[in-house]
Amino acid sequence: MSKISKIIDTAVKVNGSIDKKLRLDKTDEQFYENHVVHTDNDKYTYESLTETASFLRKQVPFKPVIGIICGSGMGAYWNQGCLADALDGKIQFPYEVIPHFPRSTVKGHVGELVFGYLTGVPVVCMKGRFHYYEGYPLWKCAMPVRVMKLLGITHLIVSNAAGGLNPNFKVGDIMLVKDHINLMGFAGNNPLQGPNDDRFGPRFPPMNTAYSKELIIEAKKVAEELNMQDIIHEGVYTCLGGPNFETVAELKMLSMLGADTVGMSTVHEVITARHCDLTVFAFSLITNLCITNYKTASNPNHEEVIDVGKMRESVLQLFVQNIVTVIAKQANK
Ligand SMILES: O=P(O)(O)O[C@H]1O[C@H](CO)[C@@H](O)[C@H]1O
Ligand SMILES: Nc1nc2[nH]cnc2c(=O)[nH]1
Repeated sequence: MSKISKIIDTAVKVNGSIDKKLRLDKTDEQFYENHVVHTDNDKYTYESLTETASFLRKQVPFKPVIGIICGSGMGAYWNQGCLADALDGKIQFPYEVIPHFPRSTVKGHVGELVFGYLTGVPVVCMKGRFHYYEGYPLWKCAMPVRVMKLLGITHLIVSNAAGGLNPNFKVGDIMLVKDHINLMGFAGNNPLQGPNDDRFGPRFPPMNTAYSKELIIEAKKVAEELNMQDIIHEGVYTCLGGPNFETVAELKMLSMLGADTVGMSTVHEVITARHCDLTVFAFSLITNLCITNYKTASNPNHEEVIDVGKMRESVLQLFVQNIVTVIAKQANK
């Protein structure tokens, strides 16, 4: 693993609260090696992830209770305007300064772990995530979930940008994920593959209750309060490896299988989260409609995914903020 030679710690005063950003003073020469080598021997041990968590804990004076993964539809690509930017008393760790952390390789992807307070609740946000199509195995894509668990979170909020397969969905709508289809798992690829460490969770974790029913009910209430009820749906997400978008025949098949949205993330994060007993809430922002006929000539593209995310920026922030408040209230009962 790479050595962190010197970390620069910049403190900036924003709106009366101190924001800290940590960065390396030089390029990490082992970046490429760290990104490319993925043998089974490289798999994270409980001990190595504990090292990562201790590094972060030493520099963050509070314990986050909720982890939030900000995907492509929630500002992972923006320097400003992501939910993570709105935290109070932020402490930001670019992924490259965190021991054992993978690097974001998607062009324009920010790649930061941001600690701070959201409506007074201590949280940790991933600004950008790791995808299988970047060349990372699923266990590596999902490793931050275990780090956040070791840091003390009890709940995980996962957002993703996804294609809408359900014909009732429109671009800009939000689907609360009630279940997923682990297609990559059907092909024998799973983030929990390999020796199981019982300190994280059981060898054979159940997945029939992966998404908290209670939080879905609460999220619907939040949506009504925010007058968002017309754009909220509930449904099934499925993840493909990417990076290409799907063919018409593939989308027809996925629709028959019962998928309502299609993306390239989330499932392996949720499996890892449930394995270590985190309560999970997830939603898809519908950034494009899946094309299930041969007459449509337009193509899905990543730019429209980002544009729709920007369009929904403020409403999604409010939505997540209110859900965080609900979770914190439940925890304090
Ligand atoms: O799932 P997130 O990271 O939100 O992003 C989705 O959007 C990207 C494709 O435009 C892919 O990364 C896909 O997974
Ligand atoms: N696989 C997949 N991922 C997406 N992310 C955003 N839109 C899409 C899509 O249509 N398909």
